[in-house]
Amino acid sequence: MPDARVVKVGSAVFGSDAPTVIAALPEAASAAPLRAAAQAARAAGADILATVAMAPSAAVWAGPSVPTRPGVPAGADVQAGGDVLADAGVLAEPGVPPGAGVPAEADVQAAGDVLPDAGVSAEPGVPPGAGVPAGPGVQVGGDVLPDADVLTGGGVLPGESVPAGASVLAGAPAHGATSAAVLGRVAREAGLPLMVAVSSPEDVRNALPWADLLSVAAPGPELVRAVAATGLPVLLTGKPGDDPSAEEFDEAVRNLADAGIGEVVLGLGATGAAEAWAVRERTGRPVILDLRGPRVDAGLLAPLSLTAAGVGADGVLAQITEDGGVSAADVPALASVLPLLLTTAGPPADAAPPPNATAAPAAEVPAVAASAQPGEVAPDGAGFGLAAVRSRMRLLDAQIVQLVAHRRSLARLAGEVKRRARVPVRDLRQEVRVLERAERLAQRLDADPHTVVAIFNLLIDDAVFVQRPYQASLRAESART
Ligand SMILES: C=C(O[C@@H]1C=C(C(=O)O)C=C[C@H]1O)C(=O)O
Repeated sequence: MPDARVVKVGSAVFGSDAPTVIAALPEAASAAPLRAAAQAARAAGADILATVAMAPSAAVWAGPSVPTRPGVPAGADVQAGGDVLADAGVLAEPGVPPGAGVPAEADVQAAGDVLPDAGVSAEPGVPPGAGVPAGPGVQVGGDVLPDADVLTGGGVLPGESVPAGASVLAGAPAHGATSAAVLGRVAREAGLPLMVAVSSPEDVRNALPWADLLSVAAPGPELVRAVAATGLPVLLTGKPGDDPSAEEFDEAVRNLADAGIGEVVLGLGATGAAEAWAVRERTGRPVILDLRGPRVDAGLLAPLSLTAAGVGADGVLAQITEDGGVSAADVPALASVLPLLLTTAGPPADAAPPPNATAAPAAEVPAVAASAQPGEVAPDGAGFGLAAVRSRMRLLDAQIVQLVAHRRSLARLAGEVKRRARVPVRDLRQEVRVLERAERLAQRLDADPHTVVAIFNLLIDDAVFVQRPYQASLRAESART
């Protein structure tokens, strides 16, 4: 039986050693900013792209044709809503077998929606290809868009200025399908799987050709059935601002399993971060921290994911800005989320070390190592041969590396906070405090103070190093003002 803790979506794996990073794309009026955001997310190491909602205000695709979700061979004859469609390259309904009967290269329409890879689409009832003459540019709600492949929204004027051979999606009924198609194409182009937020069976149908993962917030039975029929993995969250408890999540997971949805990842908001570990333990499912709301710099995705890992989560979902940079409008919201994560993840920088947190693992393992001689049998009967000692050291080394990575992520956040507060990165007095604290702790825990101070000097160098971009942008901003 597959391990329920591990959910694979494309090349992304929830519940593996590395936290999974989901970048929610912003709502955008055209494909260009979505593409920019997707590329920034990819460059920043995102594993999955996500939609915030199914219907951006308008969406235009002006790029090359990209395949829909793997599993449906492009060019196959497919059947949708009773009609058989040739060369559609997409399957509009789950489980519909390929058929025959529609001439190759026909323009196709399925169940009121439009298939994105079709040559030309039309509103329900309009014969394929009709009324869309050649010409430069298409008009959407007052804007003329040259070279558009796909467009949506009210106010589209079929028949006006549409280039020959362009794929045109028009009319309100196609809105959701178009959103999904544009987002899907952006995701395919970026080479990342796509998670689509769905809140109705119609959303599910629209998302299906493109989605690799569906996200649902406290779904009712009808939506659960529609989602189950897709066979896609699911990210389950509570309603916005209302995180379920570990028990409620457990019950919801069982309900989904009863409906046939086995691959489930759970999403907790930032305020529920402290519950991540409990939810994970209780349900046995991967948990991600869903920080949707404030739009963050794509560069914060990785540090946020490590911070999420620090509270026992398997990943993070954050919404990024259109250009991948920090959105000024979202700074207050971001500032309210980050401290929540930081306070949940560990003590504030200046707090006295908690009696157990840092001391426990460090104190425990040297005690074992000190009593271990090759071949010796420990009092509890466990053998402490060299291999066993090395195996424990290996675990400890992995923890140390994790902690080094975690400290680095916090340093990045410190850099971002300093940039906003317009204070310099380097704080020599704080560095002295950090070194003295480490030295005292080393003495108390019977570690070698010289070694510990040397390590901390390296850690501080690393923290200063990763804050360089923030220092640079602070300088650039100061120069501008
Ligand atoms: C992380 C910070 O930035 C720098 C790095 C420090 C560290 O690694 O402990 C301390 C002071 C700063 O020079 C900070 O200000 O806390």
